[in-house]
Amino acid sequence: MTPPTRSIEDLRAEVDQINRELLKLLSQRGAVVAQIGHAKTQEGRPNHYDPAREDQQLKELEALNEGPFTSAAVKMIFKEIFKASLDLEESNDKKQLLVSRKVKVEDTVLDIDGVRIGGDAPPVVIAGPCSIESEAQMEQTAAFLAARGVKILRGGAYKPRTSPYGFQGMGVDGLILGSQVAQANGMLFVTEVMDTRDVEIVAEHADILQVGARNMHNFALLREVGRARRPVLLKRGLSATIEEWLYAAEYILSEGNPEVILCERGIRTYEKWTRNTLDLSAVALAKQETHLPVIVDVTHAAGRRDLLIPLAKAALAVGADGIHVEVHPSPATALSDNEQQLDFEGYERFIGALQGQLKQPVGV
Ligand SMILES: C=C(O[C@@H]1C=C(C(=O)O)C=C[C@H]1O)C(=O)O
Repeated sequence: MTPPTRSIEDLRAEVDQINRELLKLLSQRGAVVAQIGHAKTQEGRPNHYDPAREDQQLKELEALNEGPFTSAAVKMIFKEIFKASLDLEESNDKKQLLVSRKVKVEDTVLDIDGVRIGGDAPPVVIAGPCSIESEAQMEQTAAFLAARGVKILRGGAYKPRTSPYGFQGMGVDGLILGSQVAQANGMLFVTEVMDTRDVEIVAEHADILQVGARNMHNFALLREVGRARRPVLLKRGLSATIEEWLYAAEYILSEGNPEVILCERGIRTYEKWTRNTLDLSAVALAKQETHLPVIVDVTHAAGRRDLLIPLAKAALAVGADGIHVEVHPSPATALSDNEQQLDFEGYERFIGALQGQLKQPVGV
Protein backbone atom coordinates (compact mmCIF):
# COMPACT_ATOMS: atom_id res chain seq x y z
CA MET A 1 0.00 0.00 0.00
CA THR A 2 1.38 3.36 -0.98
CA PRO A 3 1.35 5.80 1.90
CA PRO A 4 -0.83 8.84 1.40
CA THR A 5 1.22 11.66 0.02
CA ARG A 6 -1.08 14.29 1.56
CA SER A 7 -2.42 14.49 5.08
CA ILE A 8 -6.16 14.29 5.81
CA GLU A 9 -6.01 17.89 7.05
CA ASP A 10 -4.50 18.97 3.78
CA LEU A 11 -7.12 17.07 1.74
CA ARG A 12 -9.90 18.46 3.92
CA ALA A 13 -8.65 21.96 3.33
CA GLU A 14 -8.98 21.27 -0.39
CA VAL A 15 -12.51 19.89 0.12
CA ASP A 16 -13.40 23.04 2.06
CA GLN A 17 -12.15 25.14 -0.82
CA ILE A 18 -14.17 23.07 -3.33
CA ASN A 19 -17.26 23.48 -1.09
CA ARG A 20 -16.83 27.22 -1.21
CA GLU A 21 -16.55 27.16 -5.00
CA LEU A 22 -19.56 24.85 -5.31
CA LEU A 23 -21.57 27.17 -3.05
CA LYS A 24 -20.55 30.18 -5.12
CA LEU A 25 -21.62 28.36 -8.30
CA LEU A 26 -24.89 27.24 -6.66
CA SER A 27 -25.61 30.82 -5.65
CA GLN A 28 -24.86 32.00 -9.18
CA ARG A 29 -27.17 29.30 -10.53
CA GLY A 30 -29.86 30.36 -8.06
CA ALA A 31 -29.66 33.96 -9.24
CA VAL A 32 -30.04 32.90 -12.89
CA VAL A 33 -32.93 30.56 -12.06
CA ALA A 34 -34.65 33.37 -10.16
CA GLN A 35 -34.47 35.45 -13.35
CA ILE A 36 -36.01 32.59 -15.32
CA GLY A 37 -38.77 32.43 -12.70
CA HIS A 38 -39.40 36.13 -12.99
CA ALA A 39 -39.57 35.88 -16.80
CA LYS A 40 -42.13 33.05 -16.47
CA THR A 41 -44.25 35.18 -14.14
CA GLN A 42 -44.07 38.08 -16.59
CA GLU A 43 -45.22 35.75 -19.36
CA GLY A 44 -48.11 34.72 -17.14
CA ARG A 45 -47.08 31.06 -16.98
CA PRO A 46 -48.95 29.67 -13.99
CA ASN A 47 -46.64 26.69 -13.62
CA HIS A 48 -42.94 27.13 -13.09
CA TYR A 49 -42.17 23.43 -12.95
CA ASP A 50 -40.82 22.21 -16.28
CA PRO A 51 -40.09 18.46 -16.17
CA ALA A 52 -39.00 18.33 -19.81
CA ARG A 53 -36.32 20.94 -19.20
CA GLU A 54 -35.16 19.11 -16.07
CA ASP A 55 -35.01 15.84 -18.00
CA GLN A 56 -32.96 17.42 -20.76
CA GLN A 57 -30.40 18.65 -18.23
CA LEU A 58 -30.23 15.26 -16.51
CA LYS A 59 -29.58 13.51 -19.84
CA GLU A 60 -26.79 15.90 -20.73
CA LEU A 61 -25.20 15.55 -17.30
CA GLU A 62 -25.40 11.77 -17.54
CA ALA A 63 -23.63 11.86 -20.89
CA LEU A 64 -20.91 14.14 -19.54
CA ASN A 65 -20.38 12.22 -16.30
CA GLU A 66 -16.89 10.71 -16.11
CA GLY A 67 -17.15 9.49 -12.51
CA PRO A 68 -16.24 8.78 -9.82
CA PHE A 69 -19.90 9.33 -8.91
CA THR A 70 -22.42 7.05 -10.59
CA SER A 71 -24.91 8.66 -12.96
CA ALA A 72 -27.64 7.79 -10.46
CA ALA A 73 -25.82 9.75 -7.75
CA VAL A 74 -25.22 12.72 -10.06
CA LYS A 75 -28.88 12.71 -11.07
CA MET A 76 -30.01 12.58 -7.47
CA ILE A 77 -27.87 15.57 -6.55
CA PHE A 78 -29.09 17.61 -9.52
CA LYS A 79 -32.71 16.71 -8.85
CA GLU A 80 -32.24 18.24 -5.40
CA ILE A 81 -30.76 21.33 -7.01
CA PHE A 82 -33.74 21.58 -9.39
CA LYS A 83 -36.14 21.22 -6.48
CA ALA A 84 -34.43 23.95 -4.47
CA SER A 85 -34.34 26.13 -7.60
CA LEU A 86 -38.04 25.66 -8.17
CA ASP A 87 -38.78 26.55 -4.54
CA LEU A 88 -36.70 29.68 -5.00
CA GLU A 89 -38.56 30.64 -8.19
CA GLU A 90 -41.93 30.06 -6.56
CA SER A 91 -41.14 31.80 -3.29
CA ASN A 92 -39.97 34.85 -5.21
CA ASP A 93 -43.13 34.69 -7.27
CA LYS A 94 -45.33 34.48 -4.17
CA LYS A 95 -43.80 37.68 -2.91
CA GLN A 96 -45.62 39.40 -5.73
CA LEU A 97 -49.08 38.18 -4.68
CA LEU A 98 -51.33 41.00 -3.59
CA VAL A 99 -52.72 38.90 -0.73
CA SER A 100 -49.23 38.30 0.66
CA ARG A 101 -47.84 39.91 3.78
CA LYS A 102 -44.60 40.30 1.88
CA VAL A 103 -46.38 42.83 -0.32
CA LYS A 104 -48.42 44.47 2.45
CA VAL A 105 -47.04 44.00 5.94
CA GLU A 106 -49.84 45.57 7.97
CA ASP A 107 -53.20 43.87 8.52
CA THR A 108 -56.04 44.86 6.24
CA VAL A 109 -58.81 46.22 8.43
CA LEU A 110 -62.18 46.51 6.74
CA ASP A 111 -64.50 49.28 7.84
CA ILE A 112 -67.96 48.54 6.53
CA ASP A 113 -70.26 51.34 7.64
CA GLY A 114 -68.44 51.52 10.95
CA VAL A 115 -68.14 47.75 11.48
CA ARG A 116 -64.42 46.97 11.61
CA ILE A 117 -63.08 43.52 10.70
CA GLY A 118 -59.47 42.35 11.01
CA GLY A 119 -56.29 43.69 12.59
CA ASP A 120 -56.84 45.15 16.05
CA ALA A 121 -60.65 45.15 15.76
CA PRO A 122 -62.40 42.85 18.24
CA PRO A 123 -63.58 39.58 16.65
CA VAL A 124 -66.87 39.96 14.77
CA VAL A 125 -69.84 37.65 14.94
CA ILE A 126 -71.69 36.95 11.71
CA ALA A 127 -74.93 35.15 12.43
CA GLY A 128 -78.27 34.35 10.88
CA PRO A 129 -80.16 31.52 9.25
CA CYS A 130 -78.78 29.29 6.56
CA SER A 131 -81.60 30.22 4.17
CA ILE A 132 -83.90 33.21 4.06
CA GLU A 133 -87.32 31.57 4.30
CA SER A 134 -89.90 34.14 5.39
CA GLU A 135 -90.40 37.64 6.74
CA ALA A 136 -91.25 36.37 10.22
CA GLN A 137 -88.19 34.13 10.34
CA MET A 138 -85.84 36.95 9.29
CA GLU A 139 -87.40 39.59 11.52
CA GLN A 140 -87.34 37.41 14.62
CA THR A 141 -83.75 36.35 14.01
CA ALA A 142 -82.45 39.83 13.22
CA ALA A 143 -84.17 41.42 16.23
CA PHE A 144 -82.84 38.69 18.53
CA LEU A 145 -79.27 38.96 17.22
CA ALA A 146 -79.18 42.76 16.99
CA ALA A 147 -80.25 42.97 20.63
CA ARG A 148 -77.23 40.84 21.47
CA GLY A 149 -74.78 43.11 19.67
CA VAL A 150 -74.45 41.15 16.42
CA LYS A 151 -73.65 43.60 13.64
CA ILE A 152 -73.69 41.32 10.61
CA LEU A 153 -76.74 39.31 9.56
CA ARG A 154 -76.34 36.39 7.20
CA GLY A 155 -78.99 34.60 5.18
CA GLY A 156 -78.93 32.76 1.87
CA ALA A 157 -81.17 33.83 -0.98
CA TYR A 158 -79.48 31.57 -3.55
CA LYS A 159 -78.72 28.17 -2.06
CA PRO A 160 -76.06 25.82 -3.40
CA ARG A 161 -77.79 22.55 -2.58
CA THR A 162 -76.33 19.12 -3.11
CA SER A 163 -79.56 17.99 -4.75
CA PRO A 164 -81.17 20.05 -7.52
CA TYR A 165 -84.51 19.18 -5.90
CA GLY A 166 -83.56 20.70 -2.51
CA PHE A 167 -84.87 24.18 -1.56
CA GLN A 168 -83.01 26.57 -3.86
CA GLY A 169 -83.68 29.81 -1.99
CA MET A 170 -86.02 32.78 -2.41
CA GLY A 171 -83.81 34.55 -4.96
CA VAL A 172 -84.36 38.31 -5.45
CA ASP A 173 -87.26 38.34 -2.96
CA GLY A 174 -84.87 36.92 -0.38
CA LEU A 175 -82.28 39.59 -1.17
CA ILE A 176 -84.82 42.35 -0.67
CA LEU A 177 -86.11 40.82 2.54
CA GLY A 178 -82.64 40.21 3.96
CA SER A 179 -81.38 43.70 3.26
CA GLN A 180 -84.53 45.40 4.56
CA VAL A 181 -84.55 43.41 7.80
CA ALA A 182 -80.81 43.96 8.34
CA GLN A 183 -81.15 47.68 7.77
CA ALA A 184 -84.17 47.96 10.05
CA ASN A 185 -82.10 46.37 12.82
CA GLY A 186 -78.96 48.41 12.19
CA MET A 187 -77.06 45.45 10.79
CA LEU A 188 -75.02 44.71 7.70
CA PHE A 189 -76.31 41.99 5.37
CA VAL A 190 -74.11 39.24 3.94
CA THR A 191 -75.44 36.76 1.41
CA GLU A 192 -74.05 34.31 -1.11
CA VAL A 193 -73.79 35.01 -4.81
CA MET A 194 -73.50 31.91 -6.98
CA ASP A 195 -73.68 33.19 -10.52
CA THR A 196 -71.77 35.90 -12.36
CA ARG A 197 -75.12 37.11 -13.74
CA ASP A 198 -76.35 37.84 -10.20
CA VAL A 199 -73.38 39.81 -8.89
CA GLU A 200 -74.89 43.16 -9.77
CA ILE A 201 -78.27 42.53 -8.16
CA VAL A 202 -76.75 40.91 -5.05
CA ALA A 203 -74.31 43.84 -4.69
CA GLU A 204 -77.28 46.18 -4.88
CA HIS A 205 -78.86 44.60 -1.79
CA ALA A 206 -76.00 43.10 0.22
CA ASP A 207 -73.25 44.87 2.17
CA ILE A 208 -70.93 41.87 1.84
CA LEU A 209 -70.90 39.33 -1.01
CA GLN A 210 -70.24 35.74 -0.03
CA VAL A 211 -68.51 33.33 -2.38
CA GLY A 212 -69.39 29.87 -1.09
CA ALA A 213 -67.12 26.88 -0.69
CA ARG A 214 -68.50 25.18 -3.81
CA ASN A 215 -67.72 28.24 -5.89
CA MET A 216 -64.24 28.95 -4.57
CA HIS A 217 -62.85 27.62 -7.83
CA ASN A 218 -65.33 29.51 -10.01
CA PHE A 219 -62.78 31.88 -11.48
CA ALA A 220 -65.29 33.84 -13.54
CA LEU A 221 -67.29 34.54 -10.37
CA LEU A 222 -64.13 35.49 -8.46
CA ARG A 223 -63.22 37.98 -11.16
CA GLU A 224 -66.74 39.38 -11.22
CA VAL A 225 -66.90 39.95 -7.44
CA GLY A 226 -63.42 41.42 -7.80
CA ARG A 227 -64.97 44.12 -9.97
CA ALA A 228 -67.89 44.73 -7.59
CA ARG A 229 -67.65 47.57 -5.12
CA ARG A 230 -68.51 45.41 -2.13
CA PRO A 231 -66.38 43.47 0.38
CA VAL A 232 -66.23 39.74 -0.31
CA LEU A 233 -66.43 36.88 2.19
CA LEU A 234 -64.50 34.07 0.52
CA LYS A 235 -65.08 30.59 1.88
CA ARG A 236 -62.43 27.93 1.47
CA GLY A 237 -63.37 25.18 -0.98
CA LEU A 238 -64.34 21.74 0.30
CA SER A 239 -61.07 20.21 -0.83
CA ALA A 240 -59.02 23.31 -1.53
CA THR A 241 -55.44 23.57 -0.36
CA ILE A 242 -54.48 26.73 1.50
CA GLU A 243 -52.55 27.82 -1.58
CA GLU A 244 -55.60 27.39 -3.83
CA TRP A 245 -57.71 29.35 -1.36
CA LEU A 246 -55.23 32.22 -1.29
CA TYR A 247 -54.98 32.20 -5.09
CA ALA A 248 -58.79 32.45 -5.19
CA ALA A 249 -58.51 35.57 -3.01
CA GLU A 250 -55.79 36.82 -5.34
CA TYR A 251 -58.26 36.65 -8.24
CA ILE A 252 -60.50 39.08 -6.36
CA LEU A 253 -57.71 41.45 -5.34
CA SER A 254 -56.18 41.37 -8.81
CA GLU A 255 -59.44 42.75 -10.21
CA GLY A 256 -59.10 45.76 -7.94
CA ASN A 257 -61.14 44.73 -4.90
CA PRO A 258 -58.89 44.70 -1.81
CA GLU A 259 -61.73 43.99 0.64
CA VAL A 260 -61.62 40.24 1.08
CA ILE A 261 -62.42 38.30 4.25
CA LEU A 262 -61.13 34.71 4.20
CA CYS A 263 -63.40 32.13 5.79
CA GLU A 264 -62.26 28.66 6.85
CA ARG A 265 -65.25 26.31 6.99
CA GLY A 266 -63.74 22.88 7.33
CA ILE A 267 -62.42 20.61 4.62
CA ARG A 268 -63.42 17.18 3.41
CA THR A 269 -61.38 14.40 4.96
CA TYR A 270 -61.85 10.68 5.65
CA GLU A 271 -63.45 11.54 9.00
CA LYS A 272 -67.12 10.60 9.27
CA TRP A 273 -68.05 11.74 12.78
CA THR A 274 -67.89 15.36 11.66
CA ARG A 275 -69.28 16.65 8.37
CA ASN A 276 -66.02 18.48 7.67
CA THR A 277 -62.72 18.76 9.48
CA LEU A 278 -61.95 22.24 10.80
CA ASP A 279 -58.45 23.13 9.66
CA LEU A 280 -57.13 25.48 12.29
CA SER A 281 -53.63 25.42 10.86
CA ALA A 282 -55.13 27.03 7.76
CA VAL A 283 -56.42 29.89 9.91
CA ALA A 284 -53.05 30.42 11.58
CA LEU A 285 -51.24 30.14 8.23
CA ALA A 286 -53.61 32.44 6.37
CA LYS A 287 -53.12 35.03 9.13
CA GLN A 288 -49.37 34.62 8.83
CA GLU A 289 -49.08 34.55 5.04
CA THR A 290 -51.70 37.16 4.17
CA HIS A 291 -52.77 40.54 5.53
CA LEU A 292 -56.47 39.73 5.10
CA PRO A 293 -58.98 39.16 7.92
CA VAL A 294 -59.69 35.48 8.52
CA ILE A 295 -62.88 34.20 10.09
CA VAL A 296 -64.15 30.72 10.91
CA ASP A 297 -67.52 29.27 10.01
CA VAL A 298 -68.03 26.90 12.92
CA THR A 299 -71.45 25.74 11.74
CA HIS A 300 -70.16 24.06 8.59
CA ALA A 301 -66.81 23.14 10.10
CA ALA A 302 -68.25 20.25 12.07
CA GLY A 303 -71.85 19.95 10.91
CA ARG A 304 -72.97 19.26 14.46
CA ARG A 305 -74.12 21.55 17.21
CA ASP A 306 -72.31 19.92 20.11
CA LEU A 307 -68.89 20.99 18.82
CA LEU A 308 -69.66 24.64 18.10
CA ILE A 309 -68.40 26.07 21.39
CA PRO A 310 -65.03 24.27 21.53
CA LEU A 311 -64.39 24.93 17.84
CA ALA A 312 -65.20 28.62 18.16
CA LYS A 313 -62.96 28.89 21.23
CA ALA A 314 -60.15 27.20 19.34
CA ALA A 315 -60.67 29.43 16.28
CA LEU A 316 -60.43 32.59 18.38
CA ALA A 317 -57.41 31.19 20.20
CA VAL A 318 -55.48 30.78 16.93
CA GLY A 319 -56.28 34.35 15.97
CA ALA A 320 -59.49 34.28 13.92
CA ASP A 321 -60.92 37.74 13.32
CA GLY A 322 -64.47 36.53 13.67
CA ILE A 323 -66.92 33.68 13.91
CA HIS A 324 -69.66 32.76 11.48
CA VAL A 325 -72.55 30.80 12.99
CA GLU A 326 -76.01 29.85 11.74
CA VAL A 327 -78.98 30.75 13.92
CA HIS A 328 -82.62 29.95 13.18
CA PRO A 329 -85.78 30.49 15.28
CA SER A 330 -86.73 26.86 14.74
CA PRO A 331 -83.89 24.75 13.31
CA ALA A 332 -86.04 21.60 13.28
CA THR A 333 -88.36 23.12 10.68
CA ALA A 334 -85.65 24.98 8.72
CA LEU A 335 -85.59 24.39 4.98
CA SER A 336 -81.85 23.63 5.07
CA ASP A 337 -79.11 22.65 7.55
CA ASN A 338 -81.46 21.32 10.27
CA GLU A 339 -78.64 19.50 12.04
CA GLN A 340 -76.39 22.47 12.42
CA GLN A 341 -78.25 25.68 13.10
CA LEU A 342 -78.59 26.97 16.62
CA ASP A 343 -81.92 28.04 18.10
CA PHE A 344 -82.03 31.25 20.14
CA GLU A 345 -81.35 29.50 23.41
CA GLY A 346 -78.45 27.66 21.86
CA TYR A 347 -77.04 30.93 20.58
CA GLU A 348 -77.20 32.47 24.08
CA ARG A 349 -75.20 29.53 25.45
CA PHE A 350 -72.77 29.68 22.53
CA ILE A 351 -72.03 33.38 22.81
CA GLY A 352 -71.95 33.23 26.61
CA ALA A 353 -69.18 30.63 26.40
CA LEU A 354 -67.13 32.91 24.13
CA GLN A 355 -67.62 36.08 26.14
CA GLY A 356 -64.08 36.20 27.48
CA GLN A 357 -62.51 35.77 24.05
CA LEU A 358 -64.69 38.19 22.14
CA LYS A 359 -63.14 41.08 24.08
CA GLN A 360 -66.30 43.12 23.87
CA PRO A 361 -69.72 42.99 25.40
CA VAL A 362 -72.10 41.15 23.11
CA GLY A 363 -74.91 40.78 25.63
CA VAL A 364 -78.09 42.83 25.80
C1 LIG B 1 -35.15 27.27 -14.02
C2 LIG B 1 -36.24 26.72 -14.55
O1 LIG B 1 -37.34 26.29 -13.79
C3 LIG B 1 -37.37 25.09 -13.06
C4 LIG B 1 -36.07 24.76 -12.49
C5 LIG B 1 -35.15 24.12 -13.28
C6 LIG B 1 -33.69 24.12 -12.93
O2 LIG B 1 -33.36 24.36 -11.77
O3 LIG B 1 -32.88 23.92 -13.82
C7 LIG B 1 -35.57 23.50 -14.48
C8 LIG B 1 -36.88 23.47 -14.84
C9 LIG B 1 -37.94 24.03 -14.00
O4 LIG B 1 -38.59 23.01 -13.30
C10 LIG B 1 -36.37 26.55 -16.04
O5 LIG B 1 -37.49 26.30 -16.50
O6 LIG B 1 -35.35 26.65 -16.72
